[in-house]
Amino acid sequence: MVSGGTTIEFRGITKTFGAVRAVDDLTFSVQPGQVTGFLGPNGAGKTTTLRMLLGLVRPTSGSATFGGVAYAQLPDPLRTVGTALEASSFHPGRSARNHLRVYAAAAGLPSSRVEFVLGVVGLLPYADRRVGGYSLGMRQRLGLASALLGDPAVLVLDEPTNGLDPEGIRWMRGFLRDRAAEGRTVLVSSHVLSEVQQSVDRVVIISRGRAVYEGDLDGLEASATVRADSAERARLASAIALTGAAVTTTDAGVIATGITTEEVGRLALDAGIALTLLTEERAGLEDVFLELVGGEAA
Ligand SMILES: Nc1ncnc2c1ncn2[C@@H]1O[C@H](COP(=O)(O)OP(=O)(O)OP(=O)(O)O)[C@@H](O)[C@H]1O
Repeated sequence: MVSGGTTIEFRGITKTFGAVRAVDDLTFSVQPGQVTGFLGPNGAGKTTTLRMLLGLVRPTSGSATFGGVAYAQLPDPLRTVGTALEASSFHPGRSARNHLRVYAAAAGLPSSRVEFVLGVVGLLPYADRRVGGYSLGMRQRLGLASALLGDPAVLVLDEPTNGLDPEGIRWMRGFLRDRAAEGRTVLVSSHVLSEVQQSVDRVVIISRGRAVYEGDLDGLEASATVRADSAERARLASAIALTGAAVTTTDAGVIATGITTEEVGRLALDAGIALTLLTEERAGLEDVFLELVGGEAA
């Protein structure tokens, strides 16, 4: 169990590259003991945000901190934050064990940590093979092993499920959940909601550098569409609109978002409107996600 726990805070963080606002005034926090998904289509600004968090890119304005401390000011960064930003940057001619021993020695960590993290990611049987012969999934695991070397309270992983097969994604799900259960703060980016949806407790969704949703996946599903109809269609539409839900009136009835079927049923009852139709259009989570990011995802 990780003691204490460290919260990541982004406050108004912004990055412009010339005329491009890659990251635009993002404010959110990432809590210990949970897996937080950081989602958005390619080019939305995820990598730039994570690079600012890790002190690799200087923000134009705003801040990103670990327990209130910027990465560059952390007294012992490797023991605070484990990162896996790139899976392919390992020397193909060296083994996993050899890589990890070099990192451990450089960080002043005992070689027993190497054996421990190899075990955590399931690479012990392959630890002496050349990384050049590893599958993508094995290289991802090696990246995770190196992130865990310093036993950090925080893990920041950029697209860890990218390119993995279903078995690899399933393994990653268990890995992320286990690290959160140990009390770690786990922030994981992805451009594919379905690859992380069973791993995450919360999501922050960005599009064109701006946050478009922050919360749990149930809340995301609540933004699915309700279709309802009545002989008094116009009155039904205004009653729904009064709740603040978005309403469109069509020939086939009233379509509303931001409201549940239960709520529509109750308000119709309260207003004495007899419904002839009440149904939820079960847009999949991925559809809601695509709608939020403006259909930009691959
Ligand atoms: N060094 C840079 N110079 C100029 N523009 C940049 C630079 N880095 C990123 N950008 C631009 O900023 C925007 C956000 O890019 P970023 O890589 O952060 O997105 P992303 O969500 O991580 O996408 P991907 O998943 O493709 O990496 C893009 O429009 C990108 O072209």
